[in-house]
Amino acid sequence: MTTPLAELHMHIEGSLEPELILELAERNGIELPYADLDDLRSRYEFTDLQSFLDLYFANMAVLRTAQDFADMTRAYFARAARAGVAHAEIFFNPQAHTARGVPLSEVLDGLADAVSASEAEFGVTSGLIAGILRDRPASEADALLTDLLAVGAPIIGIGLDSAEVGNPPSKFVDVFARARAAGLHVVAHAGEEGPPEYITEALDLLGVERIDHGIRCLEDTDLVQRLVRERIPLTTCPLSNVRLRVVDTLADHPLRDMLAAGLNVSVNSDDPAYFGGYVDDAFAGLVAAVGLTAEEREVLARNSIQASFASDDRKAQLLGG
Ligand SMILES: Nc1ncnc2[nH]cnc12
Ligand SMILES: [Zn+2]
Repeated sequence: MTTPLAELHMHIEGSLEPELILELAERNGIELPYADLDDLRSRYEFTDLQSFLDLYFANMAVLRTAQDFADMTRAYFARAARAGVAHAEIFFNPQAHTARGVPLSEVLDGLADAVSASEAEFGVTSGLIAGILRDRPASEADALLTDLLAVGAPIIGIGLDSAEVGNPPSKFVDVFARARAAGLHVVAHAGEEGPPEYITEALDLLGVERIDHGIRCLEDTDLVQRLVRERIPLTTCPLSNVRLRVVDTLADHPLRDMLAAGLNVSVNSDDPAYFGGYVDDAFAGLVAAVGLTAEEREVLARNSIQASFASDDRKAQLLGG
């Protein structure tokens, strides 16, 4: 019996497939700077995180109404369910939408509509995590959290993402403290392109419960020992690491070494529409490239469920206990 997966690290705007981008552009009467689908697809070559973020934010222009957000999210759930995902914790970037004039209520209503029905429609339990854009001022993050709390946003936590280098976790101490005090879960991207010190800062200054990516922890043996000792979950994204050139190829990805070192890793898709696939594609790639075994897949699946913010009952159900 294979254990189902929890997907803990995916950005819903990164699940916007090229076909849906064009469909939503048509529906909303938006002119895109692409001649056709092939032209759009030809842009999916990235040299680093920023080159991806430029396209990721540009394509969000097609998201205008609650219906757009709901359609995008339902498409993800349908595909994730086929990938073996039974629980999903989904990042979204409120600032990327409000900055374009899309009301926060449209974003939240659309996402909440899909999330509230995900178990009944797709058998996938789910929750939303508001991702703070770390390259924007801390004051903007503070204002966002105030707004989210004021409207009783249907979120389970906050995260920290976007351009990492030069935007350390220390910039966001206050907003994370307020989120924790409000009973929200807290996670942060750290050690993707940024140095191992950012992982330590995220743990010590922000009090995060999981580290998103965290792959650069391998450059610091003391940090690896700490992460193992404290069983800190690292939500790794192998296909993303290859496409954003954090590692050269999937065969070079240190996932198996991380597992062997006793790190609490899981496999996630990050931005599946941009990085060549969903979580089942990532596992298939790892089997082909590094010979990931069925036993290792099982450990990764169990890690993902244990590291999730699902209820204890749901975790027990998914773990087959
Ligand atoms: N891989 C990634 N790193 C940082 N921010 C992101 N936003 C979407 N994908 C991201
Ligand atoms: Zn991410």
